[in-house]
Amino acid sequence: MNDRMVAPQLNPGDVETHLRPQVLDDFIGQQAVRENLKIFISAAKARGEALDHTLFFGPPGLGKTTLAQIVSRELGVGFRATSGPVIARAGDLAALLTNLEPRDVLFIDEIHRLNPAIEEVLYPAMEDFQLDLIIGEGPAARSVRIDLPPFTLVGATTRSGLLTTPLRERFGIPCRMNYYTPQELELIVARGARVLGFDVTPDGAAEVARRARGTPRVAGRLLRRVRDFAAVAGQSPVDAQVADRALTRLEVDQMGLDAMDRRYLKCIADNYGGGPVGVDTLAAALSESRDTLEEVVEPYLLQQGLIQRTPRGRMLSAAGFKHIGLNPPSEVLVQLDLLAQMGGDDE
Ligand SMILES: Nc1ncnc2c1ncn2[C@@H]1O[C@H](COP(=O)(O)OP(=O)(O)OP(=O)(O)O)[C@@H](O)[C@H]1O
Ligand SMILES: [Mg+2]
Repeated sequence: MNDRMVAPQLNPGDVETHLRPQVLDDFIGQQAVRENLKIFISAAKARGEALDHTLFFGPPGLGKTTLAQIVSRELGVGFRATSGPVIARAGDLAALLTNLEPRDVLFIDEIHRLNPAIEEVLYPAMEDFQLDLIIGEGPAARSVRIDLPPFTLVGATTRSGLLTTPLRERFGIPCRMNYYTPQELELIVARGARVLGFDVTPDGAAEVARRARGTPRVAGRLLRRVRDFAAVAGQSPVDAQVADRALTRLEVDQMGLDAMDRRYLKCIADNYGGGPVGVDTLAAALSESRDTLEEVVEPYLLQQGLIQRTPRGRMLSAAGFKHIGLNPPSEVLVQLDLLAQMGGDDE
């Protein structure tokens, strides 16, 4: 009994749940978001009102779902979760909304994938806590208005650019999630190792953190694999050398890029002379979906300055060429120079 309290046995499927911080104070990083939420949550609680609708946006694996759960826990209210593509009919949304208790959190993941007809139903629900439904068909159809309890809609999206303006404007608290710094990830890795019950030196944690693409989910995944390698090799604690060996075998390089990232960079260099090349062309050449490239692969490469977005497509930067062991051709350098003078990015 005591054993279980101190060192909970984890079954593999539970790992994500156990790694999730449960309260705002345990959530590492995203300082601006955290501080703002703290204020808005305590103000809403003091007034006894529902928190304003909140939107978390940013690349996958940065903690949007985790924060949504923390928000409801800090508010002390119920948490209902669904996702954009799952809500097929207005009736599905109505059922969710009418079952909420006052001040509950309704979490809609991938909110950019809501069907437009359902978005229409959501607008008055968010703004006036009212639901306008059409019941019946043809001449017998009539519209009914249902009052809803005040609630908080928490939306999450990796693609805030795909949200319609009316939907985006109905979120009183928009929160942009950024990539984590290596120092923040180091804390997350150290905490993860504690939760998973194994020893990692500060160097070891820093090595995993540095190669985790600024992303807690990646850090957690790398940490579990490093633990496997270390356990099989009988190495404890996990230090930088052990971590490095494991990560190298996983083909995660010094910058945290994996085989897919390098394939992407090489494709632009080898097949398109460094670009510019359109994302659809790249997706076809790499047999990957455009969404994966835009949501998962490119944001980190952009952030690291390995690629650039131009009005005519993606280009490899000088650092991008260097990362895959090539020298940038002089035409590419000229183009990059021009871009820099124009202010570069198209976004
Ligand atoms: N600040 C943090 N501190 C510790 N662990 C974190 C933090 N943020 C996220 N994690 C961990 O990273 C993993 C991914 O987090 P989460 O599922 O919340 O990401 P997400 O942004 O919702 O991703 P997606 O966009 O793919 O849905 C979880 O295991 C979570 O515990
Ligand atoms: Mg999520």
